[in-house]
Amino acid sequence: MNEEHHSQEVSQQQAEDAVRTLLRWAGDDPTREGLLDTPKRVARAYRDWFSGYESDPAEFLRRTFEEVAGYDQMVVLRDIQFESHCEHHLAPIIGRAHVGYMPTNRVVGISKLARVVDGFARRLQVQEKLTAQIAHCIQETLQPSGVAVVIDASHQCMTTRGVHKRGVSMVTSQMLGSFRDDVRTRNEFLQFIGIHGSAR
Ligand SMILES: Nc1nc2c(ncn2[C@@H]2O[C@H](COP(=O)(O)OP(=O)(O)OP(=O)(O)O)[C@@H](O)[C@H]2O)c(=O)[nH]1
Ligand SMILES: [Zn+2]
Repeated sequence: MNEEHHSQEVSQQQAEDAVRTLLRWAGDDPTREGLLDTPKRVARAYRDWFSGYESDPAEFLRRTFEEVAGYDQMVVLRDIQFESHCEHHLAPIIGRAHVGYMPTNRVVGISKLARVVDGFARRLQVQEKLTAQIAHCIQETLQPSGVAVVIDASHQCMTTRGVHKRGVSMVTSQMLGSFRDDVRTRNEFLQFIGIHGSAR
């Protein structure tokens, strides 16, 4: 559990009461039969959606493989589907992350990159912060010569409300080390994930 975790200060009863308040605010009656168990379900759903507060994503990267320690070429995991929630509206952010790194001597099990994505996605987020957090976590823990993270996601706060623009997706990237400094490395990564890089 990390310092961002505050839920121990809120009881289950208080959380459920808050949901009942919002149901009344929305114009419904929380005492009608169909809504009786809703506060409990919502509290459980929050535990799932925001389970990232219970995890320290760096821990997923602690176990590295010696057998492949000599491998120093790019490793890319692309199309990592994730669900997150925007910190402005609590609306879902649904998208895909592409993560690459250039190992020096620490190589991790490939599923761990997806666990890192989920560890940060299952919190209240803005996409830029999510992108940066994933990249910096991998950089600091594995100390590779570079890390690249590209996220392509749709924000339900702008598809289902507000400006109501469906089909819009937001693309963010965080390039560190060799992916930032070396255009060939960056382009190779972008090619792997199906985005064409530039000549400069
Ligand atoms: N940069 C960035 N903006 C986001 C993200 N998620 C939501 N937003 C935006 O955050 C902004 C919040 O703007 P506000 O004007 O405070 O909120 P609002 O009145 O609900 O804005 P509208 O969505 O335009 O109705 C909106 O423009 C959202 O589209 C994100 O991950 N990154
Ligand atoms: Zn939003």
